[in-house]
Amino acid sequence: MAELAIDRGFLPAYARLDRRVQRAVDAAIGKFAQHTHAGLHLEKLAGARDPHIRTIRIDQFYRGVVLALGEQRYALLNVLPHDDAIAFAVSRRFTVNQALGVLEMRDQAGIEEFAKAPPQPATEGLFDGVSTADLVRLGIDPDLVPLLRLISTDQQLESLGTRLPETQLDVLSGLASGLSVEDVWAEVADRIVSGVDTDDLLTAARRTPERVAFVSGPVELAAILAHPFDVWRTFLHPTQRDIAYRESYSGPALVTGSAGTGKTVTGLHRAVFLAQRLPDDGSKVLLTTFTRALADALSRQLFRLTADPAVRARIDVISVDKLAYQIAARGKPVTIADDEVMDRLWEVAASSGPTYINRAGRTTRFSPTFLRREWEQVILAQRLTSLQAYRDAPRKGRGEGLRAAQREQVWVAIDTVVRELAKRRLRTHTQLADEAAAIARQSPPPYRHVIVDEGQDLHPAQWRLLRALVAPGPNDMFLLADPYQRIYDSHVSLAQLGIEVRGRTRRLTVNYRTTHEILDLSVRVLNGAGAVGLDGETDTLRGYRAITRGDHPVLASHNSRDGEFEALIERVGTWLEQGVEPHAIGVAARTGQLVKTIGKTLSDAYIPVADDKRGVDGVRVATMHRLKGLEFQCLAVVGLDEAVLPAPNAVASAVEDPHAHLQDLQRERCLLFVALTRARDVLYLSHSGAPSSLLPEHR
Ligand SMILES: Nc1ncnc2c1ncn2[C@@H]1O[C@H](COP(=O)(O)OP(=O)(O)OP(=O)(O)O)[C@@H](O)[C@H]1O
Repeated sequence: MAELAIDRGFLPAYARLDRRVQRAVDAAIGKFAQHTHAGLHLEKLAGARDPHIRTIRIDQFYRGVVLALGEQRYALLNVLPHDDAIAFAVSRRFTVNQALGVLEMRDQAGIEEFAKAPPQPATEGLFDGVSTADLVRLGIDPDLVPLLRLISTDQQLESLGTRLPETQLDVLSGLASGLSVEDVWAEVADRIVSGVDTDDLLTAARRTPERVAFVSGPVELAAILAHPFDVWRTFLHPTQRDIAYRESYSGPALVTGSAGTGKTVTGLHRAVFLAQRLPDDGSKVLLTTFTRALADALSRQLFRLTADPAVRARIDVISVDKLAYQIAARGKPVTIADDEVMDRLWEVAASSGPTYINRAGRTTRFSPTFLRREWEQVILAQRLTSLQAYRDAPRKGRGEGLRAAQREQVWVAIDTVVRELAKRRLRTHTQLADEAAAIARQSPPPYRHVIVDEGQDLHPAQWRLLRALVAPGPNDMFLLADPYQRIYDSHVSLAQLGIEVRGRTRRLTVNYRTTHEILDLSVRVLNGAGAVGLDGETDTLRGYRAITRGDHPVLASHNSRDGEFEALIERVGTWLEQGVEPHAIGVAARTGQLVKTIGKTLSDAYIPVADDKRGVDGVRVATMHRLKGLEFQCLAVVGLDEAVLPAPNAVASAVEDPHAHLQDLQRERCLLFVALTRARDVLYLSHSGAPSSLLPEHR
């Protein structure tokens, strides 16, 4: 097959076509493959901004747009109805970035139009702090600089940005979002090329895997076209590619990046890359994540990324809890204590437990939540098995100190719960992970590589288990985590668990999921607070940015829950009428009780609601916790009332423990952040009565 290239923009265009036109496109591509493109009437266009652009006939109505790269190589750019194809073809111009040597597409006609009615000069330009020399050093085309000097708002950049080459827009949005020239330089420095030949499109195309994919055979081509919506399979951001396809990391590597930056995508590519290199001797990659639902989602994505059964067979995709269960149970059934049972046990322990005098001078008891967290975050986290060990143990991150006598009382209260669990032959997932880790340490490590997604919420016992499953060495562990999405209570220092990532941490900053407007609101929920990462360093959201624009999120205020739910039914109904698939719609609320009521309310209104247990497809209604890791085209987050969020029972009293209080509030903020960043295109928020204090001032 003649070598053919596919431009990133071709896939969504192909995806939009009906099957009949797709078949005609396949046939046209087939002719290319047989070296018969002469017969396809590659047409040059009068008035084209780029002499290398051609169009080809697909059928009576459609034309393909093609770029002649040189040396008889062609890249498929777009396929559109005839007039649109011509308009597209004459307006675009391909250039080679003078700093990075990559192939870039600009909407030249659009830029000319923008230049005809440029923004009025303002007192402060968006790029005043960046010299022309620096802009050019970062790969901005010199002819664009005068226009950029007129830009003073994000909106103006957005308006011009859609017409600019993507790489350059990436640099400019990084600068506009607060990154310094040096920060942006650090992001692009590895890719700077010397001696760029700006006339050589073919070499430039080969340097641009994020936008041009060369396919050498019909199988590869068919595999790409089979999933045209999944652009991430073929086209990675250069940073994602660099991270996922690095030959070797000398030890555990940590990839951070906030919501939607492609951590999962990067982890999937890494899993396939590593699995492809494993010998056929039973060596395996473990790809694990927080919950079963997320592991199922990973499996589905992995399935789309590689069709090779041998590669798939070398990757085990399994949730951490299930993994722990399999190892610890060793084939015998183990009963896990569910939340209801545990809540009851902690309540009993707290109500009959020790009293103490709090800061306000009142006699009080340790709350069920306090005891549970003390058990999980101090005792299980450090594997403390005696009162003596607990008495001497540090209680990092646990707020108020405990005197020795109090520790003894707390230990006794917790011990009643542990004994009761043992008596009833019940165990928690964390206990199971601890047992599994102990077992795993005694056996030869079963995996060659371990990849962990959603790592921010794993408990130290789970990390100990994962550490024991792979021998320390190059490429042993590849970890993906976002400290801003930590919604459970684990505070982990990887180094203390024998997982040393220093010198091997990378950060992703471009959000591919969410629009600029949704991201802006979501980030404001975090209120500027920093978050400490798994490596013990304070993470930053600097440079975190979205690449698409959309409508502003809607915040609807209601006086009553009934009114709020009526509006929700109408909103979801409208999305369905607009053709959004039910499974692409999510509805989230803070509490299980609200979720139950919403599910029933929507069902009563004849809206299909997903039910995994019964295998029913539909709109997903779930708690904010359950939405972790998922995404929806349209998302409603409702019940955002003052009395519901932050959840009163999830936040320690400020009087009793100010440190825990602040920590709990931050966790609730992160929870709302996780929920809001699940939205791809449309976000709808509502509350009844007074709004939640966590909602930022609505702009
Ligand atoms: N290079 C890419 N090209 C196109 N789409 C991408 C790319 N990388 C990621 N995406 C898309 O962006 C969305 C977010 O990606 P992903 O789920 O991997 O991010 P994440 O960092 O794991 O998110 P979160 O932490 O919020 O769960 C997905 O829809 C994914 O397909």
